[in-house]
Amino acid sequence: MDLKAVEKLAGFLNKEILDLGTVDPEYTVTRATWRNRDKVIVFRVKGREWVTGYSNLVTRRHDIYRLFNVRSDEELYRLMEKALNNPIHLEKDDFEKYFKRVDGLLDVLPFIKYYREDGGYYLTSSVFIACYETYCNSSFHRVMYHSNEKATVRIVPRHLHYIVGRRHEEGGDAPVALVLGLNPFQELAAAMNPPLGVFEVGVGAALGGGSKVVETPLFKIPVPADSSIIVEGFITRDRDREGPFTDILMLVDQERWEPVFKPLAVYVSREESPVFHAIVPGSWEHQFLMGFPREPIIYSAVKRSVPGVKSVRLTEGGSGWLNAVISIKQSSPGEAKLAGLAAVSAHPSIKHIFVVDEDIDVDDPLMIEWAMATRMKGSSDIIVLRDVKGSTLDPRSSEGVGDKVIFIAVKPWGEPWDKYRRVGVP
Ligand SMILES: C/C(=C\C(=O)O)CCOP(=O)(O)O
Ligand SMILES: [Mn+2]
Repeated sequence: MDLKAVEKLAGFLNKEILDLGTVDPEYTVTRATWRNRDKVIVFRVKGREWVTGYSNLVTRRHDIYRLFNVRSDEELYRLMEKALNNPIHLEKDDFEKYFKRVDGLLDVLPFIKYYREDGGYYLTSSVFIACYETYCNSSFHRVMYHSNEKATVRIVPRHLHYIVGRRHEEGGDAPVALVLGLNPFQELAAAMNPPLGVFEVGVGAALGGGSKVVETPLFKIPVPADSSIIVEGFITRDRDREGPFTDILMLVDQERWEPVFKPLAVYVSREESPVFHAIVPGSWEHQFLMGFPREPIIYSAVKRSVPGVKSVRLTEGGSGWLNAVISIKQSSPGEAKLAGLAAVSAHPSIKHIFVVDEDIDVDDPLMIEWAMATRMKGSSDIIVLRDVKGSTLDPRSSEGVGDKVIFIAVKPWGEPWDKYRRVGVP
């Protein structure tokens, strides 16, 4: 993407742009982003002025509704489910037409130090595209700078982890393309985690993110043609320190021994002013980009067994990642528990699920608490699933294995509504 595209999107979302000018790579962007939720922040990092950074493009649910021109959750979830199930065929174009190689490797990239507790300088919107056998994958992975020729990558045990593992088992390093400056539709798709084999770039194209791709010169990896920066390189079998780093929970994610990324070549868009996305860890944008794409996946999983599902929220209180609220219109006994179990398998990182009736506003924490206060019976409505794979970020888990809890806060099946309906103010 380029600055003109960011300005156009900001205008479309009726957002003012706050230009910070040229800033130090430490903390300035973090402060400005947290202090200006409803302004799009743009800036250039001292010494990396050739590229413009931006943050706070999508910070509220209505920004997403506007981006997709929808008026309800159901409309949005159906649109995203349709894109997931019908990825668009990608059209290949000429790499040279869109990108040029530049001198230098990681030293030319805009690494930022977001928080004092972080172990180093990071790229937080880095999407890795990797291919294996007959399929390709696109997913977000943060990158910590070590030197011009070395970085470490946090690779949670999902699709890229699987592909890299196969390559390493075959005795080689894994060829990848690190991509920055994807458009918002391709970013959302890269966070959606469809079944392995479904190429997220095709989903992003179906969401409206454009179907034109170019193949990288060394590894022929398909990358969206409107990206800003591409780094071809290897995820090697070497490991080194990654972290500590502030995560989506606004906790310090522990230091780990993660794979080393070895860059080979950097290519930059021929657009006049390429941009990169500075996703400030823990910010609203981080929650929307990482958490929100899981909502339609939870919604369609619940809908398969509970036709009356109405809304799903990964709540801001759960940092958009660990806590889900699901509202349903019950049509048979036991559905609320089934909805909770369906959510567990749809979003494996989930920790707590609150199932409420369709009269409860999923965006009102007080109403959710009221439903728990008036419709739950602790001895039968709290289901604890012990020692299940969950989020590696959960401090109460051991490397992601922890407890999940389903809270059934619905009117008991068969009992009259009169007993549970909240009285309206006359
Ligand atoms: C490293 C991650 C997020 C962050 O840094 O905020 C992804 C964690 O994925 P889990 O499946 O929750 O372990
Ligand atoms: Mn995938």
